[in-house]
Amino acid sequence: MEKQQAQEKIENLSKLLTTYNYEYHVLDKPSVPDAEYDEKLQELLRLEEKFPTLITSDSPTQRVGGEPLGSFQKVQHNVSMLSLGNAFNEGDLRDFARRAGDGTDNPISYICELKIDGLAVSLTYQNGKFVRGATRGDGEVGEDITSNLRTIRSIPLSIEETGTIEIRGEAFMPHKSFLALNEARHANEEEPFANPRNAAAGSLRQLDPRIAAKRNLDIFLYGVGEWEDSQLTSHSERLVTLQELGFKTNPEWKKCSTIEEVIEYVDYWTAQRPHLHYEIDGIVVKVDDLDQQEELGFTAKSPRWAIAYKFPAEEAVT
Ligand SMILES: NC(=O)c1cnc(N)c2cc(Br)sc12
Repeated sequence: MEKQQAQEKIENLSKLLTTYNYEYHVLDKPSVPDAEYDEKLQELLRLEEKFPTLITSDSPTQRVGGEPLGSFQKVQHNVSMLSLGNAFNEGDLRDFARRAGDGTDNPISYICELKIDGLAVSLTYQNGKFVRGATRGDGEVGEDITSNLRTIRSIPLSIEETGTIEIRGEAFMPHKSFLALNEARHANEEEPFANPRNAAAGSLRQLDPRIAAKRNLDIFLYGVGEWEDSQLTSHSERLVTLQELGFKTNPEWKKCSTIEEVIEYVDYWTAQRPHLHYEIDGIVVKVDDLDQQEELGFTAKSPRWAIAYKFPAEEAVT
């Protein structure tokens, strides 16, 4: 096969497999059986082996890197990865809404989202390519875990967006992956992980990406750090745009016009929490309008325009 023909075939296979991967891992709606995905992936691997100069960084074959790292590089976050103030009851939520209302003349809409119990991470894309992934760290400096994050199939290796976009989300281990991992650790007489958050954090802190690749991690994206020339004016628009770009966003978010509606959402998900296939440890409530967020600003530690309602600690099962 000529190199030109191989290039075309590789591009077509790469595009097809990227679509299949998106349908399976982001939409949870595969359009082809696993066997067809595997067959096309083997075909791409054979072509890339014959024409290695045609391999691109966003090829579906490039998810699991080569050698383990010696250590993780430090990463400076250009926009701090914030931590949220906590609310523990309805009164705290009402106090939050009152303070926010005192800080702006316009009516406030809130966005409620499930607070995923995982590891906060930052993803950077330059001219559409996934170039760096980092942990939150202390909010200012995190660790470069790009090679481990590349193994999370729901993270796109390329997107249709020019310039630099840095977005935030929570990497997590679904219940099914957590149970399977602890069963395997038990069989190997290894210490089980105490909970999915520790398992996710432990997996992403592995220096060998081949280990992270086996942990069946997932991610929900929910925020923006840097986004050159973004014209978006609300958090809800950002969530919709992240989804349109091919990112996995949590579908349970809701726009609320009053704190009563926020409290209803909290009550609903307090009851529904056991039916989710991933851990949540609360509800995040944000002011939707970005100008109002800027007007409200920050306290020394956290934004005045967001709060994390924390579920009461679960009774230890005796
Ligand atoms: N949707 C969200 O904003 C969200 C979800 N899950 C989380 N663990 C966190 C943490 C911060 Br800080 S924000 C946030």
